[in-house]
Amino acid sequence: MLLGVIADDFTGATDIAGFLVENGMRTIQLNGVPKTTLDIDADAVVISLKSRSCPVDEAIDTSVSALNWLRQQGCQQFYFKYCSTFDSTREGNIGPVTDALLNALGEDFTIVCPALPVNGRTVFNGHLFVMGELLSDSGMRNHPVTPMTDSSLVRLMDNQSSGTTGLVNYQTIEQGAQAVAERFAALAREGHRYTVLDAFNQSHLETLGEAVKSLKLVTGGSGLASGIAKNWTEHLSDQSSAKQAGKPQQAKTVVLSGSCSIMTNQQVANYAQKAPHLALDVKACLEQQDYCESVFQWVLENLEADFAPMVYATAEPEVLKAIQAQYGAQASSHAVEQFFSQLAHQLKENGVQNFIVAGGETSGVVTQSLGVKGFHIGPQIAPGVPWVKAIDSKLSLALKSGNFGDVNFFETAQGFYHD
Ligand SMILES: Nc1ncnc2c1ncn2[C@@H]1O[C@H](COP(=O)(O)OP(=O)(O)O)[C@@H](O)[C@H]1O
Ligand SMILES: O=C(O)[C@@H](O)C(=O)COP(=O)(O)O
Repeated sequence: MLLGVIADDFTGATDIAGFLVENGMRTIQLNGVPKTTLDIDADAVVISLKSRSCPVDEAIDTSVSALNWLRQQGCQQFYFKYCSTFDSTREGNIGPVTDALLNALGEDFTIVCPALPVNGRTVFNGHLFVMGELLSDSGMRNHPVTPMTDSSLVRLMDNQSSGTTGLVNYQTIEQGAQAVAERFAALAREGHRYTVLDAFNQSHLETLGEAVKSLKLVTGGSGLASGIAKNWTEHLSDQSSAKQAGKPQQAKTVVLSGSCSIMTNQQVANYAQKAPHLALDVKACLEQQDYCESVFQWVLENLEADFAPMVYATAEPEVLKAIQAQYGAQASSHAVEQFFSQLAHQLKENGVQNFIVAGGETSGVVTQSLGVKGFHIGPQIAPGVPWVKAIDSKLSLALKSGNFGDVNFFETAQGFYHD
């Protein structure tokens, strides 16, 4: 095993796993830290945690136990994967987890690299942009759990970590990997514990991948994965098999959408023009015991349509606000998550094999209720969203981050099936 990745949520984990496979690394994703050592034949292992917005101590504990497990498997480099929009609060969890991982490894320097230019996340002079807008001007400023109101990565990291943060700007990066490595050494000598990396195109990420070769720990979004994978090329065996193991089969499929992002709203509206669709009644989720059973029956009746039936909680901001005002934000989102968890389980028991899921938290609860322990990674439907196939059953899942994919995503995903 060459590379061990600790991802702070489920869609983030499949995101980076997809890029590793795309770049020739045979990759396995495990849901949570395994209780024992496993006999894994892969170049990289990604452990998905639900540590993005849990209490800081819990995030540190699960991340360090993931690190310890990966070390026991013989991993040589470690990658702490967080969101390309740096989703975190002043308390964490990115800073405290980075500190804990550095301490556990006995290291004193690492990088902060959320850039993912292929999905419009760029870093310029240490400021994070989302589709050309400063992070603090983007939709992320209204995120219900981790609102991002500052775009300076240096300041964000300084505020939530124990050390200080430097910057490697794009002028240095454009001088090549050697110049970047020299800048790391200079920043470490000045006493910095982390450095933010500029990157606004793929060429920057390739240079950075080479420059971080000798760092035991790297941290960032999934963008850097392609550059890092290239460092291992000479150690990789059968690269052609990398994507085969995770291909989805033609089978009964359902689309479950629990994200309210701008992009998911567009995807749901588009797909509803072609496929059977049912909008979730949040009041019924909260108050009606047999509601899930009636939606389950509706899905069964629509499984033979040309496009898979879609059940969605996805709502425009005003509608969501009204629901939250009436029932409470926590109670309503919890009820929606429980609903999807129960529905997914019932559908699996009744022969549905392929699940296309929109939303990070939603993907987490659905994956857990399906009882999947880990995944083989298949082909990418859109940048950062691969098909994944359970290692211990026939289930295939597409776990879509709220913001990812284009407007045709749900339809495109079903075009990947083979017999
Ligand atoms: N109509 C709705 N009313 C209340 N909560 C909702 C509704 N639709 C979705 N939610 C909740 O919003 C949250 C969306 O988060 P998530 O699934 O992570 O999506 P994203 O990836 O866009 O952040 C989930 O907890 C979900 O249950
Ligand atoms: O880095 C990213 O943007 C994604 O991999 C990711 O972490 C998405 O999180 P959600 O938007 O909560 O699905």
